Amino acid sequence: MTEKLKVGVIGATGMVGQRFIMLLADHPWFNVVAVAASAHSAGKTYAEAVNGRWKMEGTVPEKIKGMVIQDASKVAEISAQVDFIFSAISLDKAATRALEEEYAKAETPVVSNNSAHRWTPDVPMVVPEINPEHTDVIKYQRERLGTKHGFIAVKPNCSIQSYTPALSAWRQFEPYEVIASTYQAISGAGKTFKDWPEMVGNVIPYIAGEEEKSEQEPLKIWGHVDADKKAIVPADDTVITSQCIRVPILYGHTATAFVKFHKNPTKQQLIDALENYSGEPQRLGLPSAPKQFIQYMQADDRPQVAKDVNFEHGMGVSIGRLREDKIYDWKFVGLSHNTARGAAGGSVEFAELLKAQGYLTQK
Ligand SMILES: NC(=O)C1=CN([C@@H]2O[C@H](COP(=O)(O)OP(=O)(O)OC[C@H]3O[C@@H](n4cnc5c(N)ncnc54)[C@H](OP(=O)(O)O)[C@@H]3O)[C@@H](O)[C@H]2O)C=CC1
Ligand SMILES: N[C@@H](CC(=O)OP(=O)(O)O)C(=O)O
Repeated sequence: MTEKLKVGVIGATGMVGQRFIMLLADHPWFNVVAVAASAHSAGKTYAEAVNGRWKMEGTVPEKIKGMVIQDASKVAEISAQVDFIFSAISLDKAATRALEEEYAKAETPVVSNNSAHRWTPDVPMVVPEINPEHTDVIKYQRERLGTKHGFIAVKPNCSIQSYTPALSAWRQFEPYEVIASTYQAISGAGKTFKDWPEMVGNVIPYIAGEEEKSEQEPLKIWGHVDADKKAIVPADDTVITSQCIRVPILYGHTATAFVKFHKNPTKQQLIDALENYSGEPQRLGLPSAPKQFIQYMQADDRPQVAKDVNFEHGMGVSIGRLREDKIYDWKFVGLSHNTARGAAGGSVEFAELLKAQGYLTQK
């Protein structure tokens, strides 16, 4: 058996960082050898640093408890210990972009959960089932950064994962106009009900920056690598408008969507396209890949957050209530797990794809 890749998690103490720690505790390909956070946490053991703010079901994995948190800004020191890093830091965008680029330039590949580099044209933003070929752009990014191994790769925003997989399965029917409204869990803001009591019995009709991401990120995912521009060129054949709402749910982003198609699919064609949609992760048998990426639920009252959010360990997407609309062609409801598929789980599956494609190797 080949040796596991040595991985560091920066931002390891936050909500997404904790999810990384849980997902990587027994990972067959990756071994956590470094955990890092702000200077404030540096020097504490992981158990001390998350004491009183551990948000996962289950306890801190034994092998991580005693690891000493490092200062994420010590790029050379951390780079010397790892083959690549997962980034779950929460800094302002310019600082995040700079820090992630510093790691890449130190020849440490970065698989990031952060939005800072999503619109850097030569950074692939990937849902492994949908656009695995976008990693082709990494060669251009390495050229720009002057690196041999180092690069940055990102996963998209969590809320788009409740409707973008369905629209991707239906690209053959040429969707061109979409309304997508999202109903987003509080863990998306890194919170629980304990630290955000105002959300109990409440709905907040604003999530900063979210609507722009919901409307634009799917277009980059449906784009293509342009060899002349050395960049990913977003698709321009679909327009999406959205409203994003915070709702009193802990895990699970729901979306309602309305779609117009150039072609005229039947309901059965749409359902078949969802159920048969499968990609590179399934073909390659990646460890985190769901067997079934998208399930279609026939019952009128599904998908429900309480019953369906953990479909395929939170890596599958549930779609239901597909019906004809009198203004648009079709409408449906989608559900995905915002910290599994939508955050750390999506990043881990993407790293598995990058390893299978030969982009992540031992240093
Ligand atoms: N929560 C979610 O579902 C999703 C989150 N994201 C994104 O993932 C990232 C992390 O989110 P989340 O886990 O919720 O955030 P948290 O606020 O829970 O955690 C932030 C992490 O960043 C670290 N950090 C803060 N300041 C610095 C610094 N100056 N230098 C180094 N590390 C620092 C914190 O360390 P310390 O403990 O020392 O302060 C902590 O580990 C964000 O970019 C977020 O937008 C993306 C998709 C979904
Ligand atoms: N904004 C999302 C979570 C998030 O952090 O998204 P992004 O990865 O685009 O920063 C939410 O609050 O539910």
